Amino acid sequence: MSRSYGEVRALDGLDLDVGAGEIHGFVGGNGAGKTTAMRIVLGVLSADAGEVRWGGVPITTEVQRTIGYMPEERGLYPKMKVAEQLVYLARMRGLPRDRAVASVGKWLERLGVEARAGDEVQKLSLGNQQRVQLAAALVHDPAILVLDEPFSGLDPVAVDVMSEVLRDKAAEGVPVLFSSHQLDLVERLCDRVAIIKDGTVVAAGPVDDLRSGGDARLVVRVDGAPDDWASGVPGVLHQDGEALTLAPEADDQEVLRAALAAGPVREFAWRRPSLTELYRHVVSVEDAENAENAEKAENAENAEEAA
Ligand SMILES: Nc1ncnc2c1ncn2[C@@H]1O[C@H](COP(=O)(O)OP(=O)(O)OP(=O)(O)O)[C@@H](O)[C@H]1O
Repeated sequence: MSRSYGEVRALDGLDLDVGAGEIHGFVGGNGAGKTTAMRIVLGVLSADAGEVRWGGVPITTEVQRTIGYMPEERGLYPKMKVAEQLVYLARMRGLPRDRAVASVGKWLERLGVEARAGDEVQKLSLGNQQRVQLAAALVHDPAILVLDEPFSGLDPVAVDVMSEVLRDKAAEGVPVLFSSHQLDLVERLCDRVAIIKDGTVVAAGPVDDLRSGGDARLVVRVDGAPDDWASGVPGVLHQDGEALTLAPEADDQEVLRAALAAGPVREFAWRRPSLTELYRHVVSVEDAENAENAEKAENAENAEEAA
């Protein structure tokens, strides 16, 4: 799908699939287009081109209204009491009063904020407000979850609670799409991830597949060896502390022999790049390609002018 705000092209042919029961991470720099894409899924913003499909057919407004959504700007009424507000939201999405009250009680307890049920939202800490915001996305038992940076500002315990809730919802078959800048968390939690840049997906797939597609590095820890012990070892292209980048044809056993000659080897292991390393790589390669294309275009223009 595509979407511009005036001159700004926020989404540029973005294509994304989230399967039933899948936790899908949505990753990209500030301004990459994540919130715009989520708002289009929700139906609060329209796309200039493209469409959102649910179960293979264009999504209806009725389905969009039932999506469990956690907006980035958060959307609770500060002066309304926590439980009252959640019951109100659940009823707006069609739950009868008794079921709404029971569901609100269940989620407040699960999210560890039941003691704040009678407090005004504005009196809660930001992290607790966020737990309530998640409860607001869940109280009506939605068939789809779309969460815009649900983990930002949460303490480690709240991160664990939130992660567990998302896993449970996915296990029930709910597709879960969430954006985050916490890539270690995305790596741990997600089945699949899409990295977007300038409104386009630049890498997507199961986290393990993406990681195994990146260049593996050899981690070698040698006690007491000089920092540059690996320089000059055949096949070693680059040394970054304990991490070595090897040429494809390099023999790692030769590296091991060189390491043993430098001192006692305490660790020797191949390591796949983390999602964070992969992200940096994907984004910087994109930048380099864009710069190269811009340079080519400028050279072509100059050549044309000179002719
Ligand atoms: N209402 C708006 N009016 C004009 N431009 C907008 C509007 N909303 C977003 N944009 C622009 O669209 C682009 C995508 O923004 P968006 O908020 O979707 O990014 P994001 O990936 O969610 O970023 P962040 O990680 O910072 O939340 C940016 O260039 C942004 O400045």
